[in-house]
Amino acid sequence: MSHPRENNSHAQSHDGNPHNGAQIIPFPTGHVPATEAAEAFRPYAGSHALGRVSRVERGGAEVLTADGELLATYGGDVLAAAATDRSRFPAAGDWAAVRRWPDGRITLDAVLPRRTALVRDGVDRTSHGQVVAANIDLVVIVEHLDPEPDVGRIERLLVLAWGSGATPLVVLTKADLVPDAEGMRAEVARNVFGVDVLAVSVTEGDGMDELSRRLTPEMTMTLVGPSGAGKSTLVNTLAGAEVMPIGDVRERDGKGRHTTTHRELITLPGGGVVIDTPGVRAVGLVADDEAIAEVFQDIEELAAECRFRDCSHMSEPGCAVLEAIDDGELGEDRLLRWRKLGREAAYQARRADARLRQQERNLWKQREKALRQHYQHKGRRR
Ligand SMILES: Nc1nc2c(ncn2[C@@H]2O[C@H](COP(=O)(O)OP(=O)(O)OP(=O)(O)O)[C@@H](O)[C@H]2O)c(=O)[nH]1
Ligand SMILES: [Zn+2]
Repeated sequence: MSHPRENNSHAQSHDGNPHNGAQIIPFPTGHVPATEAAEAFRPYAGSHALGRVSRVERGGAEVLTADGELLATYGGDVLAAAATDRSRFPAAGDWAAVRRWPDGRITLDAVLPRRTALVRDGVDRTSHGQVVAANIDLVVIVEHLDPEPDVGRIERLLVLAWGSGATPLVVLTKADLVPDAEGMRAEVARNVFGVDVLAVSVTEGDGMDELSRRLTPEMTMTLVGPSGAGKSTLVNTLAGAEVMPIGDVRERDGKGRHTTTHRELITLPGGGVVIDTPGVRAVGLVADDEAIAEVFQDIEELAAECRFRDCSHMSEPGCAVLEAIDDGELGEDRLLRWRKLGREAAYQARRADARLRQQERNLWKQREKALRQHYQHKGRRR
């Protein structure tokens, strides 16, 4: 394959090639590549189309382009990069360079730089997490008010969201099922810093305007939260159509009503894009110290006041965290949840480290073996 850089010149971008730089603008509303991705695409502009990955499969991906949706297989460079680093594998929401070959084949040859990435928990042999959604601006954390919201779960999803680089928003659903939705919202908001918390009822429409106001036409969002929280219901309401099968209905799948695979990249009528994939739904926590600090700002601030810099906030004298608990300023349960997340982060980091070291050892063994074979071979020749 000729390298895209070779057949790209300024002269060529005016020769009527359908995929030249000027043609990348008329893209479905809501899909806007970040400057960095647009820049990175430039060398490919003469030979490739700019596209956005709408669904990934084992051997290829569906890619939304200005010419419609294309089914592309992965090019050699993409496969090679993914073999050593799973995070380089295309994900829903990725911007990519796709090429249509004269024989009709379509290849996805480059994943363009990501602005944000939602990473699935658990590291693989290459010690990299799997990206389940890319280039998202907003992570909507969906939690129900009935049954009672689980603050610990919201905190975990906040860590996940901050870790992705996107902005989180907490949406508490089923406000119509509880007597004091506002009181419950305020209680949740007390544990959430720097993030808006909304209470909505999708069935009654309460709070939906407030939610809509926070969504802009350029925004790509994704929804995370427990099963039954109302994620599909929210997406359908925002889309103004049943693009996602809803709880009860889905159970009738056997009858063939909703068996067809749903869309994973949904363009909202007013602009804006929702990414909703099985991968996102299954996403677990990737504990990340920085993201944890973001979510537990109250504890971080107190910890800065402790007498000892390396205070573990367990029993040390002059511990501002323990003092705040005694004063009733900080809930003990919140401190316990913070500790647990910190332990998970440390565990994940150690595990990733161990994998990395093993990988290095294997590499050295391979090199030594190759070297030995080389000299044995030379010895025989002499
Ligand atoms: N009363 C009430 N019911 C709601 C509301 N939002 C969703 N529901 C109901 O809650 C149930 C679950 O909603 P879904 O949208 O399927 O939940 P989900 O989060 O997509 O669930 P999974 O697909 O399992 O992850 C459905 O029966 C909805 O009709 C709401 O605001 N009020
Ligand atoms: Zn302390």
